[in-house]
This record gives sequence, C-alpha cells and structure tokens, in this order.
Amino acid sequence: MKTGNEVGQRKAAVLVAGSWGTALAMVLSDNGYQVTLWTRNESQAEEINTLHKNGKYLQDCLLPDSLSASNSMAQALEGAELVLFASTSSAMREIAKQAAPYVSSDALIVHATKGFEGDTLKRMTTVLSEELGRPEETLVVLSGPSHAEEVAKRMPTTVVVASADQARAEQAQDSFINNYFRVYTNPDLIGVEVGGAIKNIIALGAGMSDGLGFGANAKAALLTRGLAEISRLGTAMGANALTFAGLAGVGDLVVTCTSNLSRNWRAGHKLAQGIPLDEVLEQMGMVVEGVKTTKAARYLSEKYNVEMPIADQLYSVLFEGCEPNTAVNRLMGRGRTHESEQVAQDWGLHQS
Ligand SMILES: NC(=O)C1=CN([C@@H]2O[C@H](COP(=O)(O)OP(=O)(O)OC[C@H]3O[C@@H](n4cnc5c(N)ncnc54)[C@H](O)[C@@H]3O)[C@@H](O)[C@H]2O)C=CC1
Ligand SMILES: O=C(CO)COP(=O)(O)O
Repeated sequence: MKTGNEVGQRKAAVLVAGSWGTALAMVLSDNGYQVTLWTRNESQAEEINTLHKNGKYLQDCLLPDSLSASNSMAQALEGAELVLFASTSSAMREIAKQAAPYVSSDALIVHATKGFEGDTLKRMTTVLSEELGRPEETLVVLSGPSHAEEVAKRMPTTVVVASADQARAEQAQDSFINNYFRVYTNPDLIGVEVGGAIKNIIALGAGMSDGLGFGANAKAALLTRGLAEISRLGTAMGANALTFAGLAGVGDLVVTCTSNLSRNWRAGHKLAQGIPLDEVLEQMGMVVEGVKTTKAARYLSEKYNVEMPIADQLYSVLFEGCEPNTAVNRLMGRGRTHESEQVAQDWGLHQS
C-alpha cells in the first residue's frame, strides 16, 4: 500500500484487538510499522496470527502480514516506539496498569477511546497519565468521524489528533496519515475528548428517533441541539468551543447519528422497539459507549452546572424506565427559549 509517509520497520503496539484497535493497527501496518496487537484472548491472537483475520470484530477483512497478535503484554510492547490504547473506556485503567511496566519511556502514547471513566468521570488521558506516570500534556488523543469497518476497507476518512504538545501531535499525524486516512492536528485535547464521548449519547437518541419512525426534521433537531449540549459541557470543562465545529465535534456527531454502522445508533434503534437495555447490549456483542457516557453526563452536567436536556432524557429512558415517546414529549414541551442568546452562550460568544 502506498502511503503518505514511509516510516520503515518501526514497531508499534496496539492495545486491544477490538474493532477500532484492529482497524487502526491496519493503518499503521499500511504506513510501514511492524504492529503487534495485544489481546487477552488466546484464540483471537491465534486467529490473527494464522488466518490473518479478526472475525468477531472485522468480518471479511484480511489483515496485513506485518500485523501480528500476542497475549503477552511484555512481548507486544517490546521495542514499540508508538503505543496506541484503543480499549473500551471501562477497561482503560486496568489495561494501562498492565502495560505500564513495559512501555518505553520515550514511546509516543496515543489513545483512541471515546468515553469517561465511570466512577471518577475522568477523561481517558487523565487515566493514562495516572497509570503510565506521564504528564497529560505529553499524551495524544485520536478522534473524529471514523467507523472501523470503513477504515478497514481503506475508504477515505478524516480524523484529528490532539495534544497540548504540538510536536507530539505532529508525530502522531505523521504516523497515521496516508492516502485514505487524513489526519489533522488540534491543541485542544479536552475538546476532542469531550466531543468524541458525548456524541455517543446523541447517537443513541438518533437511533431511537429513527426507530420511532421520526424523520429528517427530528434528526436535524437532535444534531443541532445535541451539538449545543456538547459545546456547553465541553467549554465548561475547559475546551475551546471552535473544536466542536471540527471533526471531533460536528464531524463525529454526523457520522454516528446518520450511519447504521454506529453501535450507539443501532442500540438506540433497538431500544425504540421496546427491547430492554440488557438484551440490547447482549445482542450488540461490542461496546456501546453511549450507555455509560449517559450516566457520566448526568454527573458532569451537575458538577459543571450546565443544562443537557437530551442527555437527561436519554438517562430517563436507559435507567429510569421512561418510554422513548414520553422522553420526546418532554423535550418538545420544554419552556420556550430564544435561540440567538442560547447559541451565543453555548459557543462562548458574547453579544454586545
Ligand atoms: N469501532 C469503531 O468504529 C470506533 C470505536 N471507537 C472507540 O474505540 C473504543 C473501543 O471500541 P471498539 O474497538 O469498537 O470496541 P469493541 O467492542 O469492538 O472491542 C473492545 C475490545 O476490548 C476488549 N476488552 C474489553 N475489556 C477488556 C479488558 N478488561 N481487558 C482486555 N481487553 C478487554 C474486548 O475483548 C474487545 O476485544 C471505544 O471507546 C469506541 O467508542 C472510536 C472510533 C471508531
Ligand atoms: O465513534 C465512532 C465513529 O466515529 C463509532 O461509533 P459507535 O461506537 O457508535 O459505533
């Protein structure tokens, strides 16, 4: 595969071998890296090493020869100058703890996870920083509109890598960019992490809206007012509002709310059919980050004193037994408001 940047046989480790880790490992392989995927599952490692497949997570996808898998953290991380964490948000601390003794002190650390830590509400870079003993400013997040299935088919995709350290963001850009995977940099780590996490709540709502038989009007409302909630929380947490006009904001919101490749959209669609949450999650067989993030958003909105009506109604549907239609009626029946004043506030603009 001809890439944007030939980097020779440098070594990278990707933890773990879910859908996203595998797709990003393929990008790194295409870019000349010798990649080891770490997985806790022995039969999955064997399938990747012998059949060059990861059937459960990326069906019909042939993995490159330069991509192998290992159950041994020490082996996966040996000599890795780039370490990519692509686990679920709930497993991030445990995996980072296991990895910490083997991560080289000068390795570039990137993560591609969209969510918060459940009990602490911490962002993923905070969790990584604590477990790896590295300043948060040295870490990089990769996010944006990017379904693993499309990346694995090498379909055109754009993402953003964010770090407080511009040199490290550019190093990550250099490692991932190629002719089907275009990578932008952004200094706003908080904005990129918050955008990627909160859009999953809105995607659950979008799937639910489609499942209830609503149309493009409702979808447009969810996207617009959902983006307002993301921006409101994000800016309160220290993000730059402009980030939400970019790939990690509106970009990721659009892709997740409009594609049935989204697990969050699919879960919302099933919930609208009256399937209970635990059954929906079992049927999905892959992570639906928006469920835990809806809980986190409830606490974060209280902590930062911001209104998140869509996230609140999703919380009622997921955890309080509220019927989806009742949640819609509540949203539509909210007090009247003036758009321009609200938009100015949500986007951190001050009207004269
Ligand atoms: N799939 C996608 O298209 C994209 C996913 N993401 C994000 O990437 C993250 C990972 O998502 P996916 O790869 O899609 O999830 P997935 O459900 O496909 O895979 C998750 C993997 O984590 C492993 N795992 C879970 N707990 C573990 C533990 N305690 N120890 C070791 N391994 C563990 C599972 O065995 C599985 O292999 C999520 O935060 C998601 O939002 C971001 C962009 C695109
Ligand atoms: O984040 C994603 C695309 O950018 C993937 O979304 P889902 O987790 O809903 O599949």
